[in-house]
Amino acid sequence: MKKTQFKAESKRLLEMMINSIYTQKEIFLRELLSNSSDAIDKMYYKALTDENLAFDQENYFIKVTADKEARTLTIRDTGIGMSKEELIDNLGVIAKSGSLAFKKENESKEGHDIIGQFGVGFYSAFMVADVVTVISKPFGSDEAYKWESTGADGYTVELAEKDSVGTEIILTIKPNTEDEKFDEWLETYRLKGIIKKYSDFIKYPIKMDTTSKRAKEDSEDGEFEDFEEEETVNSRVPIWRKNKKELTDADYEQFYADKRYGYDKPIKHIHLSVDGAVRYDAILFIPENIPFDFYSKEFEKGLELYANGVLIMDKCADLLPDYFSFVKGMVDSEDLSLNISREMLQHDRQLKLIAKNIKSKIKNQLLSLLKDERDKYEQFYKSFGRQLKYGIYSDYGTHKDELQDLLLFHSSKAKKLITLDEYVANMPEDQKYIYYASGETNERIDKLPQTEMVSDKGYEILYFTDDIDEFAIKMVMKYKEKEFKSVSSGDLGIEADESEKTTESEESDNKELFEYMKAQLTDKVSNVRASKRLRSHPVCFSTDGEVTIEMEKILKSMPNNQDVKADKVLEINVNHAVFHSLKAAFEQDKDKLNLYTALLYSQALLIEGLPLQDPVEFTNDICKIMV
Ligand SMILES: Nc1ncnc2c1ncn2[C@@H]1O[C@H](COP(=O)(O)OP(=O)(O)OP(=O)(O)O)[C@@H](O)[C@H]1O
Repeated sequence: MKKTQFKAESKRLLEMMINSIYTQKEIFLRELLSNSSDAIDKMYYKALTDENLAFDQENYFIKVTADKEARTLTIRDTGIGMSKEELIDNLGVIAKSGSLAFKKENESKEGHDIIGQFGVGFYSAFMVADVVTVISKPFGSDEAYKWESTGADGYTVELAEKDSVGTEIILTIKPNTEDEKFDEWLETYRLKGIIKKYSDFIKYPIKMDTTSKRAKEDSEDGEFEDFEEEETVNSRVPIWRKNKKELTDADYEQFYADKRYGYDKPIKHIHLSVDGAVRYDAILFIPENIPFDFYSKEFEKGLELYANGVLIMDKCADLLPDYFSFVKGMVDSEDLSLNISREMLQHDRQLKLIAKNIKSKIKNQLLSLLKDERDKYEQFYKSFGRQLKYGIYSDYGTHKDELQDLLLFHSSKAKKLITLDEYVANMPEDQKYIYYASGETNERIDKLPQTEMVSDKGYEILYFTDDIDEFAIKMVMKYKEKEFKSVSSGDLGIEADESEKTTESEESDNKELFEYMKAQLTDKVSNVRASKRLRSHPVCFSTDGEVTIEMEKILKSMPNNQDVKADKVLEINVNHAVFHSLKAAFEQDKDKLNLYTALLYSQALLIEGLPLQDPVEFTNDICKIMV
């Protein structure tokens, strides 16, 4: 059966291209400059096979000129140029890329990768221009041609005058409208900004005439005059393509500042040049300080993404996991599958590979910082430790193996931050669990009665002072086969010694007393029992079940909290004088026992930093025992 070819309504297609592909108008300049760079690269390739042609860098450049009066913006290059046929073929056929064809015909040479591939970038000029005029003289010809178009209406081609080989693209900028000021595309500072942003690392000089002020010669009263100067706007050689050995810390810091990644000084940089399944260069920074908007909704994580030195995305979020969202920097790769507007990537294998690779590099860098430069790591941890803990907590603990060795907690024995590995290495043989205590500050935890027994045993306690700590550790569950245990948990998992055996017998002997007290505190505690953990304090809370008191506090403070409660147990120190008073009151004076029970309950609340249900009643109760 005869196949019929699809036809395209080229006028409509062009309109769609111009108005729907790009979200930002400013990229038109990036597209035209990339075309010019490709055209010069083609000369470079030509010179490789043409003995009579020497590729002298000096002769190759791109010049951008804005003429406010004429309302034109001109991009001129000294590249390979286009013949009449090429003008018709490349600019008259949508989605025809001469550059892609060239790339296929020529073996790629390192550092001279052709950028164009879709055959659409040129038309982005119509986003800002009414008329686009192209005057081009191809290499090896004496004739120049002019191609001109007002967009959807088609184009004309005619013979033209041009001295040198290359192409000149003249955009007649649209007049301002009520909604939009097109004047900005004629402002030198704006154009320079766009060049710096997207095309800073085009390897050929992008020149512009800029006006500066200078002191007038022969002027006696310090007068100034304007003068025009030709300036190369782009940096050309990206730092990531330079030899690492020749770069100093100061060079990286300068790059960090130039790129405005942050106003601080980075703690560490990672410079990668990877040549494996996917090729890429990257420079990553671990900042020193938390960016002011880090914990706000406005904060966007991500790395700058370049394809062949041309900026594609300001913040490519897919390159960083959330728990490393503090990392700043850039990635440049030739192997990316770009979408037609170059504003997005096809979510492809290459990007995933790069992201995976970057993730492990960051982790390794942090581990070596922890090992070799502890002070710096602690400084980093102060700023971003929370982020790592959130990383462990999120996604149901999926990333715990990746992150647990990066954690630090203050410890009761070392009195400084230690890792889980250091904790386990220092555990006495008979210790079964990794103990932790939660509280607002280290000082408060130091004084918690619940820590007494664990400390007496000579066991170290990790101090959890961040909201997220306990939640994150619940996800870790075990570290090197050792489970975590809160010093407030009902069962501390410590073998009973002699004093505990007396505690147990006191508990059974005084069953009725504890039952009576429990009845007094219905709805407030789930049990009252003799404490095995207290040494000098008379009373404290412990908890049965998974939810601790600190967790209850945090959950309560959250919006739409679900009123999750810790299963509180009031523990009484049976070796404390107060216990004898309780026993006596139980025998002789129930009112007194009620008063003591209420007071001990309030004391336990205060120790935990929990609010008293009725502070006035509490002070009244104290007065009662004073008089
Ligand atoms: N300044 C120039 N000098 C020489 N040839 C050019 C120039 N600008 C454009 N061309 C030719 O016109 C073709 C079409 O350009 P266009 O920008 O539309 O697409 P592209 O650069 O090939 O691909 P992409 O859409 O990916 O940028 C190019 O492939 C190239 O052959």
